Amino acid sequence: MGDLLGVAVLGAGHMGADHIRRLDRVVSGARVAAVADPDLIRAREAAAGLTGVTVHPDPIAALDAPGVQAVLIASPGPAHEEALLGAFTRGLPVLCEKPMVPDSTGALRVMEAEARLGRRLAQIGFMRRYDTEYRRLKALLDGGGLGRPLMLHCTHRNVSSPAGFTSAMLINSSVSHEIDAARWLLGQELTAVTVLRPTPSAGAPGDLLDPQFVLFETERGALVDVEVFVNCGFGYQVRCEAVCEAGSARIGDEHTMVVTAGGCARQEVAPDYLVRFADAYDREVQAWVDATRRGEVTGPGAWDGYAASVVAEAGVRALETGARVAVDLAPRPALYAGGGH
Ligand SMILES: NC(=O)C1=CN([C@@H]2O[C@H](COP(=O)(O)OP(=O)(O)OC[C@H]3O[C@@H](n4cnc5c(N)ncnc54)[C@H](O)[C@@H]3O)[C@@H](O)[C@H]2O)C=CC1
Ligand SMILES: O=C1[C@@H](O)[C@H](O)[C@@H](O)[C@H](O)[C@H]1O
Repeated sequence: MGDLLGVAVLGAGHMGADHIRRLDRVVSGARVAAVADPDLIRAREAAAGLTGVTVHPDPIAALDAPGVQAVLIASPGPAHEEALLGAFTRGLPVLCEKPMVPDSTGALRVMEAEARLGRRLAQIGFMRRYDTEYRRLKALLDGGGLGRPLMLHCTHRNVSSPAGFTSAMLINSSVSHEIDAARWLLGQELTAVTVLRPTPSAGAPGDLLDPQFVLFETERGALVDVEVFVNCGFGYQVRCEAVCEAGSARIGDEHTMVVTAGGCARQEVAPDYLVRFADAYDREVQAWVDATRRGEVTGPGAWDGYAASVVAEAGVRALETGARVAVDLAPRPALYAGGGH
């Protein structure tokens, strides 16, 4: 046990429980040392069967628990800032689920706190960067064979949204993945956003504005459109097509099995992100554990988390006002210089 990276997992809901299972059974080099959730029953259930783990209702107490050397934050977005700052104060490396911090002012505080430390401790859970299809698309675009990317057409559909999901969350929770993926794939910052919406689907609960059509502009003149539809009812679908000067490439149609029977072919569609991105989460957490053990951060960091929050906040304002909203990023601190997007 002594050689394994001891991880405190904060939040034992859908993602936290899945990451606990992953740390325990899938990735190598780490173990769960502490679990925190104000819902102690949930925390105990998630930690059941693990040895050498302590369970806490208070997330900050978990950071000080015996054997904790790193933190995985899987609590709701509004709880992330306190947990990130608590980890930084203790010098603990962190993998924080997206969004890093939902509001841009809090995200700036977190990025500036890390910049003041002078060393990177945080990785943000933008797992699409670890998905095989996204990585192939990134390599193709970086290779330049298709020429300059002109547009990305993205689709992000969920079967249904969880209770409490708001119209703003279509952008700052769901589309936050496309925001990061677009910045990473294109190697450019997003500079403006416009949001249009059709008459909401009859399947949208309450007054949820679902679906939405989000259009981003980038610093070198590319366009990124995202159809986000979180109560589509028929499957989890994430697609991205890059249209370049000399060709196009699309991902998101694979990851499936085609069953032919009775004179017709049926293609399976993943039910949710835990299935569609299972491999990506595994690779993400393994890469984080490996880098943490080497004393490095190699994945998307606090600058990426901050940029995503600023762009998402502009998107929420665009949704609320119907206007095109410019993205206003603070200067990039030297700690993140040359770190790409
Ligand atoms: N990367 C991805 O694809 C996904 C990421 N997420 C992100 O993961 C995080 C958690 O989402 P879910 O697991 O879906 O939510 P959830 O609602 O299933 O679980 C959240 C858990 O955190 C607990 N909690 C509340 N306040 C807390 C605090 N201060 N400290 C510790 N625990 C606290 C709750 O009691 C609950 O058990 C969010 O940031 C969400 O955006 C969620 C789904 C997919
Ligand atoms: O991060 C995620 C959720 O929080 C979000 O609500 C879903 O729309 C995304 O598909 C999922 O990946």
